[in-house]
Amino acid sequence: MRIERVAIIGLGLLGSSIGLALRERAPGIATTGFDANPNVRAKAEELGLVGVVCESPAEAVREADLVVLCVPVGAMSEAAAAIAEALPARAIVSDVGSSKQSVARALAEALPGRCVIPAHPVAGTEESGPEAGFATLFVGRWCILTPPEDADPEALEALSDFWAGLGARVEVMDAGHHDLVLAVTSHIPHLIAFTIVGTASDLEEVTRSEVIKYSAGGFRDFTRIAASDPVMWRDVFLNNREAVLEMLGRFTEDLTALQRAIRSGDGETLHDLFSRTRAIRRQVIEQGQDESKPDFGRSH
Ligand SMILES: NC(=O)c1ccc[n+]([C@@H]2O[C@H](COP(=O)([O-])OP(=O)(O)OC[C@H]3O[C@@H](n4cnc5c(N)ncnc54)[C@H](O)[C@@H]3O)[C@@H](O)[C@H]2O)c1
Ligand SMILES: O=C(O)C(=O)C[C@]1(C(=O)O)C=C[C@@H](O)C=C1
Repeated sequence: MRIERVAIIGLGLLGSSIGLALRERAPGIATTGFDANPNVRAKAEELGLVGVVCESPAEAVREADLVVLCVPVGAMSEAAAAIAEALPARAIVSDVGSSKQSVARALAEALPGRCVIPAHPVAGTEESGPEAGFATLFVGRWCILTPPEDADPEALEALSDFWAGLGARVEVMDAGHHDLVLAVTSHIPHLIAFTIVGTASDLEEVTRSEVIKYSAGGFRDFTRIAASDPVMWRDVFLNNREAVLEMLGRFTEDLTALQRAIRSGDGETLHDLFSRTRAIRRQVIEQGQDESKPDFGRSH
């Protein structure tokens, strides 16, 4: 199965990055795109994010071999329903949503009997919109595919090759497992960043200008994450609710233990934990997991 025509629905950070990466790395693949926001469509046209910017989702997918839904996870169902009638019988439908179980359910429901293989490129930034995309976003990053048990092996291979062609390292995983892993490695870190930045800005004894002025080091990193798109993250937490609550329970217990250690002056507990976490950071660096984070991989 060869993928020669790709339709991208949603031309924000992820959709535009796929368009640009295809333009650069696979110029033989014809691309079409659609976004519900007319201003985004106009910008996509201006930036040449896809070969043809279409005026309807149906027009975009009519000849596609692969459709990639790049909309917030809460909009997947609506986006899938909007392509159902025009979708060619042979087409693979995939997505880039940050949570997978609820998206898999929504796509299967909106597109019964069609070839649906959900995916999640674990690559992004705190920015959003069509101007935020860049062609190297996926290089060296993982793309996790969560195919249903009865997925067509040829379609799975074609989708896997597609992501490898964009520079990603591809892994296949069960959707439920994906949601638990990403809850702890991505979703809760974002929740912590949203919380700490919110807490700091709500403090009565510290002025907002002081928070901004003295936001060095660690807090500054948190502000980057906390600047992420509100719609995207609202939808992630509403759609990965169970896994996030499960991991949040464990996190809260660990935080309480640390609180106790600080209160009782238990330096050993603090030192042990900080030593373990320092070792994990070293492993992350050794495995090259950090290289294409924004400060490294981006030209802007
Ligand atoms: N931003 C990240 O770091 C990141 C990383 C990996 C995956 N994701 C996932 O990728 C998806 C897109 O995120 P993004 O960062 O590109 O967001 P974005 O806000 O930059 O782009 C989303 C686009 O989808 C459009 N849209 C919304 N509903 C639509 C619909 N029904 N039909 C057509 N277009 C519609 C919006 O107008 C917007 O332009 C989300 O599901 C998100 O969870 C994001
Ligand atoms: O680097 C960032 O800014 C990101 O938040 C990217 C990040 C992540 O948590 O790593 C965010 C959400 C995704 O679904 C995938 C990647």
